[in-house]
Amino acid sequence: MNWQKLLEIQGGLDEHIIDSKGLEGQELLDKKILALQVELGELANEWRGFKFWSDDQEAKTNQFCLHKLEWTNPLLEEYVDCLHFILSISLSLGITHEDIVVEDDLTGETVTETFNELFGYITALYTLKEVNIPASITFDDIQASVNELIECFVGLGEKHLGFSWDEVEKAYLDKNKINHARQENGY
Ligand SMILES: O=c1ccn([C@H]2C[C@H](O)[C@@H](COP(=O)(O)O)O2)c(=O)[nH]1
Repeated sequence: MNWQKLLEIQGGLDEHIIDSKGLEGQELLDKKILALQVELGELANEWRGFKFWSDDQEAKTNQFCLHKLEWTNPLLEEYVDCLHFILSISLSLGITHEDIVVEDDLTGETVTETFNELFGYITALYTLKEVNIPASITFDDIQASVNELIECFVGLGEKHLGFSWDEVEKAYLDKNKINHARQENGY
């Protein structure tokens, strides 16, 4: 996992978005945290395995996209959208590649449990950031919270959704290019 490369590439996209939308100096962290919650919900929706009321609980991993006229993997696409926001949030919090340590398996036993835990880790990070007495929060607390989120997220992808990290990085780079192009084309 090349966190240094991913953070650099993410930083380039974030700067491009800030430049093209004229957002210099604006506090965007709250919106990025909400965006991550939304993308995680979209990922769960493509996974479908929690829809006990439906006959279709198969993950959407192979769908013909009429817009792109090609076969796509909606599950992987949502996963790398989440990865974009995790990296972007990390950068906003001053996290560098040296702070990211993926060593523990923080995934739950089931996919449902793991999604619920991830929402919890995102909320924990938000709560930490919003704490009334900022002096009581250290960078170590933020670093630990980001690492828990990343460890659980990586485990979700590799252990529960069956992605190799190579395919995740490749899909991330593809989507990153699309995100740059969207800014050029007035998204
Ligand atoms: O500061 C930002 C804002 C957005 N995105 C990316 C993450 C997702 O890949 C994509 C979300 O686009 P929608 O398709 O949800 O609009 O934008 C970033 O990387 N950084």
